[in-house]
Amino acid sequence: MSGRDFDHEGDDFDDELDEDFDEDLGALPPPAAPVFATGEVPDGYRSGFACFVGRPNVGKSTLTNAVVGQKIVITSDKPQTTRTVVRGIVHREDGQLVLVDTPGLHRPRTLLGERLNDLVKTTWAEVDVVAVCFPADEKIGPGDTFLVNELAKVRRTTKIAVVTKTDLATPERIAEHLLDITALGAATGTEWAEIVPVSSVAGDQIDLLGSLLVGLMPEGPPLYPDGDLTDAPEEILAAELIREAALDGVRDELPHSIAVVVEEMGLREDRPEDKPLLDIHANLYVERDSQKGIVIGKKGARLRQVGTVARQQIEALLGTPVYLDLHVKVAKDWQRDPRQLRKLGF
Ligand SMILES: Nc1nc2c(ncn2[C@@H]2O[C@H](COP(=O)(O)OP(=O)(O)OP(=O)(O)O)[C@@H](O)[C@H]2O)c(=O)[nH]1
Repeated sequence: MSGRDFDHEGDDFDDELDEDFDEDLGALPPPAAPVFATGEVPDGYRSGFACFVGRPNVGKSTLTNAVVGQKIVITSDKPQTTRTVVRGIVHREDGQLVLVDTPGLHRPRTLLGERLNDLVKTTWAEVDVVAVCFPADEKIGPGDTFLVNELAKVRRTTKIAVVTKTDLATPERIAEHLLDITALGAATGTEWAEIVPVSSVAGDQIDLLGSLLVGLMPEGPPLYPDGDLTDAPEEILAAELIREAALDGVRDELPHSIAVVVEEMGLREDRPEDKPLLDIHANLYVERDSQKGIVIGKKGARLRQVGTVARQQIEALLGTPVYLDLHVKVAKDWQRDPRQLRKLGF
């Protein structure tokens, strides 16, 4: 099978994977060496961290991609798909903006849910700006109020409101939405430093948002070398792209049950320099045998499709031909088991 196969064996998740994953997902990365030598940083240069938050599906990942200008965070039309903190880095003449992508805050039902919420709050307290996204095609609801109330408790962080998906709403509706957001701010004791309407799909006001965010950062030298778009390890990016491909078109209850771990990734030896090949061995974990069948599909057709799509996406991102070896495994009830959560990177 060209570059992709699947496990027929139905082997359960076992104790093979004993290495500890980093549990401290909420911590921000240590600053890398500045790109400017001392004294060369332009006057007034600003740098810092921001994150987009909001209910599931409001367009946070798409907005991160748009502001960074390259696809680095997964997007999906299914809610609650963003799990890993992946950072996009915006380089501008006047400053550098590091975008931290967090999972959505939600009422926790499982241990995974609680961990995700803790991760979200840790991130809010550590960044310079939190940008709350409110999609223009939906009214403010209880979920928004819950989130903004929680955010209001994180006092020191600057808050801005972003109206997303303005291409889906009339100017009248957007105006009404802006008033509702102002009222929500007043009701929760939140002072919006800015309220910015944008459309990631139409590219409207994306540049303005980038420059407003940079303007809200503290003065300081760049935190990352010029040209870096993200500091997420390539393994995490590859795993996210595989997860995104696997989620495309599956039943609504599946998204919560899929995790992807890249076990091994490296350039194949003995290849001519002008014809590199990147080998990626990844496991896709589901919670039950029945889900395994769904992911694999009839005679493996669905998994092959997932492999093809994911491989093309990874090749586009990393610029290297990829051999993707993808296996599906069952990790029984992994969302409720602390040990398995750790193994899967949560
Ligand atoms: N029309 C339109 N659709 C958008 C825009 N931004 C995002 N979308 C769509 O909205 C859906 C959700 O976008 P995401 O970026 O995955 O949303 P998210 O908030 O990161 O979602 P979670 O990861 O579930 O929290 C996708 O189908 C996007 O294509 C926009 O500006 N206009």
